[in-house]
Amino acid sequence: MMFFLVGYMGSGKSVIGNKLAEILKYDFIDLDEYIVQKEGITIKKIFDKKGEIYFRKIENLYFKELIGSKNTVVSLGGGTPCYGNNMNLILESENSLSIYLKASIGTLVDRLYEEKSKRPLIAHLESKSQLTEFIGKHIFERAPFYEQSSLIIKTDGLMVKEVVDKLVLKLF
Ligand SMILES: Nc1ncnc2c1ncn2[C@@H]1O[C@H](COP(=O)(O)OP(=O)(O)O)[C@@H](O)[C@H]1O
Ligand SMILES: O=C(O)C1=C[C@@H](OP(=O)(O)O)[C@@H](O)[C@H](O)C1
Ligand SMILES: [Mg+2]
Repeated sequence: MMFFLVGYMGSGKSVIGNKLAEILKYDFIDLDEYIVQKEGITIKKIFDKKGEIYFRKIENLYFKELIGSKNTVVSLGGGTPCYGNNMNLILESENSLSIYLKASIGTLVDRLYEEKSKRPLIAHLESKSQLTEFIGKHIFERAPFYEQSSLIIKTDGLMVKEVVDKLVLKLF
């Protein structure tokens, strides 16, 4: 079985995916970390040196390498389901479940403000109000992809452990 964690930057895909894998005794792969390992360069540097289109191309290639793995939790990047045919590949892949970690714009801004420098798409935004405006527009474009997921978990007001518990309860 494979679980794909989907959602906007800051929704908790990386941290929740890791914990879910631990509980299930599954392998854990964070697609961004996988890309960094394979390319030997940070995500920020890939964007800076090669641009977003190049990133989307390799993101799609590495994502396809992971499909079909056994007993694995994969935390995707926030943009992964929104480019190419990635979301369809998840939905069509056998023995797989997509999980959308949903959070309000306010929650995402609070979680991302301190760590936006790691994320090239938002690193340049200076104030919380700029971040709020950007995320509002961006989520409007992306939500139709995220919403196709098999399971939707609302994470507002929940601590990491509470999100994991809620997810495990929904799964079993
Ligand atoms: N439910 C939560 N409550 C509080 N902080 C959270 C929660 N989920 C994630 N975080 C924090 O938000 C930040 C972004 O989480 P991360 O897992 O990297 O998100 P993503 O991979 O979706 O971008 C991290 O600092 C993480 O610890
Ligand atoms: O939303 C996006 O397009 C991106 C999200 C990031 O992953 P996280 O969602 O784990 O931050 C990373 O893949 C890259 O910076 C682009
Ligand atoms: Mg992540």
